[in-house]
Amino acid sequence: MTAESRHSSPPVIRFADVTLGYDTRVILRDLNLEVYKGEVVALIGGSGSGKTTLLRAATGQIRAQKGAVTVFDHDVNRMTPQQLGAVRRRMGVLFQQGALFTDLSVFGNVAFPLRELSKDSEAVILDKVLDKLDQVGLKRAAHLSVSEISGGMARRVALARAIVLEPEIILFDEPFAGLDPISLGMTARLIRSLTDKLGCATVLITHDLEESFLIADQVYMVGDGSLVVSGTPDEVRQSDNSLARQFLKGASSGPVVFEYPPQMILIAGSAVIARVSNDRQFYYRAGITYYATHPYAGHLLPVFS
Ligand SMILES: Nc1ncnc2c1ncn2[C@@H]1O[C@H](COP(=O)(O)OP(=O)(O)OP(=O)(O)O)[C@@H](O)[C@H]1O
Repeated sequence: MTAESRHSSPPVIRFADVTLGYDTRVILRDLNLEVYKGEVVALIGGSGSGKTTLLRAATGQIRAQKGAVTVFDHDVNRMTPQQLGAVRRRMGVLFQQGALFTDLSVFGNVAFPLRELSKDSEAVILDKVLDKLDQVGLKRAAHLSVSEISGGMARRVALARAIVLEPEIILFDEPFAGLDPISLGMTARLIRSLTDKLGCATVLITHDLEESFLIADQVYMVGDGSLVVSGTPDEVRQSDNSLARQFLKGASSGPVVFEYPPQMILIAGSAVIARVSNDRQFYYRAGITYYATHPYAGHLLPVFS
C-alpha cells in the first residue's frame, strides 16, 4: 500500500530527496520519509547512522544540504526564526540529553512548559501536570526533587514534560533508554496510546526493536549513509536487504560495521586526538605512540613510535 492510499491528509513531516550532514560532511543522502497524523514511526539504525541528525533536521536545528524538509506544510529551510518558533511550539521533543531542571521539583519540571507557553491558571496546570505524571506512573513522585529520583524515573518525567502541551508532533530520541523492562513496556504503550488519544504524529528513535515494532505503524531504517528500508514492521522484518537482516538479527558480522570508520580518527595510545572530517581536524589531546589517518588521503596510515 502506498502512503497516499493510507492517508487522506498530507504528511505532517515530509523529507523529499533530503541530504543531511555537518559542514561539508554528508551523513544521510537522498532521504525520503513521511510521517502522518495518528502514526507512530520508529526510526532505527546502528549507532552513528544519523537518526538524531534526522530529528534535528525536522526541528530546524540543522538545515538540509539538499532537498526539502517540510513540517506542517512549511519548508523548514525557508522559515524565519519566528515561523520556526511557532512550528516548534506545536512539537514535543525529548532528546537523549533531555536534562531536567535540577532546581525544580518533578512537578515544577512538567509544569514548566505550561507556565512558560500557556495562559493556563495554576489550578488547570495542577490538573494537567498530575494527569501526565499519572500517565507515566509518577503522580506520587510529584513533590520529589530531581536529585531524589532515579535515571529511569527522570526519563519518564522528561516524557511527561514533552507531552504536557499535547503537541501535534512528538519526537523522541531513545525514549526507552535506561528503563527497566516493566517501565519500558509501559512507556511504549503510553506512547502508542498518547498518539491515538492526541491524534498526533510520533517519531521515535529506538534501539529496542521488539517494543517499537509492537507499537509502530511504520519503520524506517537508516544505515550506510542512506535509507536502507522502510515499511510496516512486518514488511521491514521480511526485508531481504542484507543490512536490515544483520541489524534485526543483531549479528556482529555483516555489512554493518561496529567500529567508528577508521579513516575518521587519529589515535594516540588509546586516546582519540583528532577527528578528521574532510579537511578539518578537531584535536582532543596529544599522546606518545600513535596510529594516524592521513587527513587528506582519507585512509589509515599506521604509525608506530
Ligand atoms: N554536531 C555535530 N557536528 C559534527 N558531526 C556530528 C554532529 N552530531 C553528530 N555528528 C556525527 O554525525 C553522525 C551521525 O550522528 P547521529 O547522532 O545522528 O547518529 P545516531 O544514529 O543518532 O547515533 P546513536 O544511535 O549512537 O545515538 C556521527 O558520525 C556523528 O559523529
